[in-house]
Amino acid sequence: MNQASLYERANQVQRHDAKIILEEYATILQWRSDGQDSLLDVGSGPGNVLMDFVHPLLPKGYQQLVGTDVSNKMVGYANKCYESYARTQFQVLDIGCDRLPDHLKGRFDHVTSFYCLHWVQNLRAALGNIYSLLRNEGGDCLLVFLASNPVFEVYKVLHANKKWAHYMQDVDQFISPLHYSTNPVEQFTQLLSEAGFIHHNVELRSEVFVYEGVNTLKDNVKAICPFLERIPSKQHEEFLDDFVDVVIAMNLQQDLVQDHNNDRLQQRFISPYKLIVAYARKSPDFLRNMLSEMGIKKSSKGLE
Ligand SMILES: C[S@@+](CC[C@H](N)C(=O)[O-])C[C@H]1O[C@@H](n2cnc3c(N)ncnc32)[C@H](O)[C@@H]1O
Ligand SMILES: CC(C)=CCC/C(C)=C/CC/C(C)=C/C(=O)O
Repeated sequence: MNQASLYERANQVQRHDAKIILEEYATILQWRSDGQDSLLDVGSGPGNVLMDFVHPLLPKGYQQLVGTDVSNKMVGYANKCYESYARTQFQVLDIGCDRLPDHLKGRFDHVTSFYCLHWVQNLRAALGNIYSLLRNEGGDCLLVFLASNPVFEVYKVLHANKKWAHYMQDVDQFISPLHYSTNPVEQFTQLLSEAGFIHHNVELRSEVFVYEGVNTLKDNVKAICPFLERIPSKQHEEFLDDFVDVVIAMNLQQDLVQDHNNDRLQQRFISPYKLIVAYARKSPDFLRNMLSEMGIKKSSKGLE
């Protein structure tokens, strides 16, 4: 997904979830007593979730806010939109990379990420990198991403259709690594522990979003579907129609409802999905060494 402005216009679900979760976690995040926090966001896309919901939580004198994304286009767009913000910038970063750039290592008090990690197949590498981004004196992270979503099943069905198979050969790269997990909480908790996090709390939230009208659904698909940019544009509408047919075949269409804007009947689509909401803290080096020498896993504030 590269089309920043398209995504920015069709990310109601992502914005809704980030807003609610940040309201809950605003006081759990461990803000510095000197108000000089540094925060890095992973997979910021066009930057509006970061700037609308995370930026207002930072203390006025924050040290730096870094939005990152694997997409050059997203980073360019976000830098243009938010160039007037002091101590704020967007950079290209692949969170699943083998070698984290040295200038980012150990520099941040907080790492946040919304709706990105389901795009990253190598969660082990991503969590190792998130751990390394945090300061050695300690820091915390709030990671929100899709464990499962019907969109991934729709991709599988379209991939089996020979009309689209050619464009979707790598379909598995775009399915959340936890989509088929029998216990996503346990699996992600294990990955956090392996990355070095001692205190963590992982929740699986079951949510439902209702798309009012076929155009709303199609706009949301256009904003995130990685296959469309490979398909000739004259076939986009056909692909989207096939997408909607699969959704209907999966019984995700609700009864027709009255559209108050034009008095016509319109379709409604329901999307039941599961979100991982994970909060984890990196302990200061001295404490971690002490605890590991003692073979102790410490509990604090209800965290594991
Ligand atoms: C659905 S958007 C989320 C954007 C924003 N965080 C939000 O909540 O609206 C996912 C973003 O993750 C980015 N992304 C995908 N894989 C990534 C990776 N390996 N490293 C960093 N960003 C990645 C995509 O380019 C995209 O901009
Ligand atoms: C009813 C149905 C299948 C809806 C799917 C809607 C949709 C476009 C979900 C996208 C999920 C996703 C991968 C979001 C993202 O990364 O931002």
